[in-house]
Amino acid sequence: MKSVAELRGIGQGYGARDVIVDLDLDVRPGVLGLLGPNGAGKTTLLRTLATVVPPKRGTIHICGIPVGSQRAARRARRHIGYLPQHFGFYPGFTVYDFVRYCAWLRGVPDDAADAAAREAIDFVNLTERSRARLKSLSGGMIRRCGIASAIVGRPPLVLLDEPTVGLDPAQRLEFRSVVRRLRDEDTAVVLSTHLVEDVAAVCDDVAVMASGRMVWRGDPESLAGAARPGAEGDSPLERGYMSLLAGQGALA
Ligand SMILES: Nc1ncnc2c1ncn2[C@@H]1O[C@H](COP(=O)(O)OP(=O)(O)OP(=O)(O)O)[C@@H](O)[C@H]1O
Repeated sequence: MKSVAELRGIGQGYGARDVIVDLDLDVRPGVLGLLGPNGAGKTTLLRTLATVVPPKRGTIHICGIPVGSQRAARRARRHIGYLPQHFGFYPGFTVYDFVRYCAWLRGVPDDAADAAAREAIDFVNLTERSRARLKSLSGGMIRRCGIASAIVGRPPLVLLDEPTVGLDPAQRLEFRSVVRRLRDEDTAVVLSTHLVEDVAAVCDDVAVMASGRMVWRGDPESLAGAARPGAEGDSPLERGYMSLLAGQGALA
């Protein structure tokens, strides 16, 4: 299957400090879970994939577009929906205003933006609250609104940075159903998370980062199969993940 995003030899960092080293990644339709301990570089990788910051080294292709200039990055962004971990919003905006505004930012044509915003709001089951101001919504609803803003205009690549943080169990289930529906529509979703249960519930594929490197890639069953005898963890997947990190010396 063709890659929606292709990263080769990516180096990224802040000032003189390198936090991603020689990283290759192919993202295809389906849900890719990005796991890794704190500081592994997951957010930095998603920001790089989202073309928010150009890499220090290496090449990025998004839907076949080589992202080598600001102009190319602007073109590529039309194909990318990105929900940062802490996303900014205007509390006085309504759900509709916010999602419509994000459609405009993504370059959805004016004559299609209204329908696109309504469709995205509907997709996350916020239709009845579309006239509500963001400041009046619960944390779970704000997050759903964030997802609507990421999928408006239906970009083929959707990047979600720790989207389940702070959600209660019911909200988490709702979130998973949204991600499954995106998968059913052949969207490529990259989901950064600390929660191995999120991976077990919705991911087809897992990538594990440690210290800025991609140290493992495979399906959830193979990750569970990587568990070593006596490994810590409450599920086979968690034991596989912990074994992998221990093997990398990535556990504190
Ligand atoms: N704006 C920044 N300036 C300087 N260093 C940064 C900046 N953002 C991140 N870092 C550093 O880069 C490294 C990777 O951080 P990043 O946030 O990408 O990791 P992460 O895997 O997403 O971590 P977490 O799971 O805690 O969110 C960390 O050591 C972090 O301190």
